[in-house]
Amino acid sequence: MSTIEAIAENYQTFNPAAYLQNNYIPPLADFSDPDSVVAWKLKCLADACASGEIGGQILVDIDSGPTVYQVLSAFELFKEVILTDFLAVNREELKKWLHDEPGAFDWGPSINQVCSIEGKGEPWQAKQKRLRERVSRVIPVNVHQSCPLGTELAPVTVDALVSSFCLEACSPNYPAFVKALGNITGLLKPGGHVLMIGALEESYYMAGEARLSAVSLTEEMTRKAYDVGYIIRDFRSYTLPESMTVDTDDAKGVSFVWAQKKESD
Ligand SMILES: Nc1ncnc2c1ncn2[C@@H]1O[C@@H](CSCCNC[C@@H]2Cc3ccc([N+](=O)[O-])cc3CN2)[C@@H](O)[C@H]1O
Repeated sequence: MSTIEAIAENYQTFNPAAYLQNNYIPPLADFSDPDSVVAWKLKCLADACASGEIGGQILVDIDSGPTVYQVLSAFELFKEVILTDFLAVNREELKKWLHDEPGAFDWGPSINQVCSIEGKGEPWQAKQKRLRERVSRVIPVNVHQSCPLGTELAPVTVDALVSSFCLEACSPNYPAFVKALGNITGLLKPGGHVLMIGALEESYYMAGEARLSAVSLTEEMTRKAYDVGYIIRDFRSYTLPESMTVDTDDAKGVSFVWAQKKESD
């Protein structure tokens, strides 16, 4: 079995509920703490989206996992939002939230935080309703395929991609990480934008019984992956303070990249 196949096999025990509890409730998502890492991620995304340079017809979130926080600013700028994940359990978790079904994760605190950052004074429930209406599809994705979405969108290319904690969490090594970035880049129009959040120096993380390996990336390795085909518009990094370290992963920090696909090489 190839390493990519072995990773896919290991993901069969991924537990979305455990993953959400590990990463999207306090302390990591404690918005009363100005050092909260989730607040930092939301601010990075909101700042890029406030530039006025990102927008268009279709936004694809590459490997949403069971989370929607990553599109809370970007979705406003597109007519259609497509969420994706490799695992059916995560796609089902997303649909549960989209349909406001019992047991769905409460993204209210994160949505409220984004409303505060964006400063438009609207109730978070209004933004939540708009996001639920803007998502057109929740579909499978495999970043190790040359066409990560299969024929779902082909030959249409999209205006922007968001991706959060995906590529490093499912690539066996750095070359595979770079190749996966190349695969998703094929979905993007020239001049299109990528907003990507990644773990820094993480070698594993837990999601219930599942212990998943990650390719450990430094800031330099993360930047270098965009050398071919992109202009980096913004790069930020966050070092996890003691108060934010958890026993469900060994990440040392988080990176944020806003990159724009070159019009032509
Ligand atoms: N072949 C594949 N193609 C696409 N996606 C695939 C594939 N295989 C698995 N997947 C997909 O990959 C998975 C990604 S889940 C995200 C894992 N991220 C690790 C975790 C997250 C986290 C969160 C918050 C903070 N923080 O400090 O605030 C730190 C960290 C660091 N650790 C899962 O969605 C699976 O479905």
